[in-house]
Amino acid sequence: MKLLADENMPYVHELFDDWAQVTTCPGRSMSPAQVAEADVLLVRSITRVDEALLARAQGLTFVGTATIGCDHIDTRYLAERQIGFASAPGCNKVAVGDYLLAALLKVAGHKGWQLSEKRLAVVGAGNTGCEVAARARALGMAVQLCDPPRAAREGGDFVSLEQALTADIVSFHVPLTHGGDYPTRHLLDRGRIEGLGSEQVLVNACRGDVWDNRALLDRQQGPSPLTLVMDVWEHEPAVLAELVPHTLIATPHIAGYSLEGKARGTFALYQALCQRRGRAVTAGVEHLLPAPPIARLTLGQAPDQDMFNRLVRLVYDIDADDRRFRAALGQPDFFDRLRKTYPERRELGSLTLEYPDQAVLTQLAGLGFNT
Ligand SMILES: NC(=O)C1=CN([C@@H]2O[C@H](COP(=O)(O)OP(=O)(O)OC[C@H]3O[C@@H](n4cnc5c(N)ncnc54)[C@H](O)[C@@H]3O)[C@@H](O)[C@H]2O)C=CC1
Ligand SMILES: O=C(O)C(=O)[C@H](O)COP(=O)(O)O
Repeated sequence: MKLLADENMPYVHELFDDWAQVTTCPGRSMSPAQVAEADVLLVRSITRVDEALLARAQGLTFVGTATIGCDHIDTRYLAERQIGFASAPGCNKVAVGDYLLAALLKVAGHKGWQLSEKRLAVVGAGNTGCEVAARARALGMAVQLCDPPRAAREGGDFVSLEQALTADIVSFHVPLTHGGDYPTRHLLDRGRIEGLGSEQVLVNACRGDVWDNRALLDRQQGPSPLTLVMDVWEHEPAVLAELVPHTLIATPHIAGYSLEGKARGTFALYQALCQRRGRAVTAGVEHLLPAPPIARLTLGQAPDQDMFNRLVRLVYDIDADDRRFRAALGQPDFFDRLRKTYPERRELGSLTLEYPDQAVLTQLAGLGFNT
């Protein structure tokens, strides 16, 4: 079995070398010629998988993406060709939760807010959105969920997008879709951007095209700019550079980039391919993860918001990601280079916290730490 994989897919050799001939290459420039001989193709979000890429790959039987989002895959074309397909739902939702928690604490410091007095609206209440909602509730925030598809299916306690857009902080966690009943491209369009209040905070850690970046720049250049946290950008990797100075946090699509999250992504594809080939799942990835740099800490006092911030930064320093982004902005290939050379990042759950009070431990567990 000839397996071609994106070079930024950890543990692909460990999981596949004993039953496949594994080759890796850069995902952005993957070509029809490279794919032509493959039986199995494993990609990340930067490879557009469609007829143009696969037409010559006549032996191809399976495509996997080690990501949650699937907007880069022409699934209809795969189905027509009867090529098997798998993605990795939820693989990096914990990392997105860590990113949002770090971002919320940064916003709080910047604005002098006590988050327990603020309201967060989550637009898109799936795997990542619900993870984010859980972290915010653990901070004592009031949380509202906006998810029209779920509301239509389940009823229940969902708010409309217009209601969500009145929250102190609005965080977007929808898939990128262009059609259907609930399209998300430019869900935050010029009209909605103009309707927001200047005290509001917007977070995008899903897909760049969900916000109209040009309209956002116009708003930021006007008299009442918003506070922006942007991990994803319209037209990646070609970021609208003028927008960056108008953001509080700017990062290169790395919200989901924990080592654990990437490992889960590769493992999900291994499981899917095993199932398809009738092969037993014999390998794992947990034991391949290195020991975390700080594994255990005992707290000397019950933590407040400031202490949460310090604890989160011990594991994940969002400011460092932001600094690297601003320093590299404008250099050739800066966006892909930052992603390719992204430092090893562990999840908050890699740190065990000790404290002699169960209520405090429950809150810390809600924030994502191990207790
Ligand atoms: N920045 C990053 O590194 C990462 C980005 N992502 C992106 O985040 C997206 C969401 O991920 P998950 O939460 O795991 O997906 P999911 O499929 O579990 O949840 C998405 C939710 O959005 C809802 N939704 C769809 N259209 C909507 C609309 N018009 N308005 C409001 N809600 C709508 C769906 O009903 C669903 O509940 C992915 O599709 C991917 O594009 C995911 C992981 C990492
Ligand atoms: O899972 C997703 O969806 C994501 O957005 C990934 O975190 C993106 O990572 P790459 O596939 O672009 O490396």
